Amino acid sequence: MHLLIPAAGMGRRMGSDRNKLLLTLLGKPLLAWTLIAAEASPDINWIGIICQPSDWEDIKDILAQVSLTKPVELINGGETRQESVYNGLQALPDDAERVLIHDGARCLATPDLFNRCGEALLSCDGLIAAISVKDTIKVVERGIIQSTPDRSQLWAAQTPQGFHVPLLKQCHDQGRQLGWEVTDDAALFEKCGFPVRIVEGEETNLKVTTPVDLAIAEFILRQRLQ
Ligand SMILES: Nc1ccn([C@@H]2O[C@H](COP(=O)(O)OP(=O)(O)OP(=O)(O)O)[C@@H](O)[C@H]2O)c(=O)n1
Ligand SMILES: C[C@](O)(CO)[C@H](O)COP(=O)(O)O
Repeated sequence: MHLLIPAAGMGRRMGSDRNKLLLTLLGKPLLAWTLIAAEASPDINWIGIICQPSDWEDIKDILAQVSLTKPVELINGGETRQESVYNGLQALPDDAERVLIHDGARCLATPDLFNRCGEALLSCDGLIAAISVKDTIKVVERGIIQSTPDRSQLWAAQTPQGFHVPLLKQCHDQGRQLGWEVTDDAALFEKCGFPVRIVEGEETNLKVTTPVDLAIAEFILRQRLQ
């Protein structure tokens, strides 16, 4: 299974002056933890890291630290996550039939989650890891609640997300032509009318987005490593 890791963001919500994936979490850069989990998943046999050329040197240092046994390619990132994944898809080897896409910022995903997604992708064309939401969610307009959706139908999207490569390429092409702007790949698949299966995600598979997330991630990792 091929794995693409979008890692070309800026981390604006982190308030950092550099890509948040280069920040240290328990002695290793965030991206290193993501790569260690991918390395430990036997289902993954090729890794594409989508990153900005300005981060290449740092990322090569990380690769030297984690010494992966799997082939790795660095791919130029785009201005948005959507554009970065588009670039990643173009850079996949010709024999890539199915691909998992996993945000570098979700550095606590376990090898088991990668395996479960890889396994499920053998029998469907689109899937995402997701967890059912714990909160009561309100739809709000101009500060006033419009509705309270039935929580049993609400799921929080995570990555890995996995797809049949030709279909996902087709969805990205259509999205570019029609100017769709989405925050994940499943949304493109959905908009094109293709089914996307849910694979049970992990509550600890948070996306490190703000400084509080970094503190929570550190707590989870410490517990895990004890
Ligand atoms: N142009 C971009 C933007 C984001 N990403 C990646 O997509 C994932 C999810 O994005 P997010 O958490 O929003 O990361 P940032 O864009 O870095 O954060 P922010 O939105 O706060 O700037 C991250 O692994 C990030 O590196 C990417 O590959 N290319
Ligand atoms: C793909 C994603 O991680 C799913 O939760 C997410 O959508 C990435 O973008 P966001 O804008 O930070 O939500």
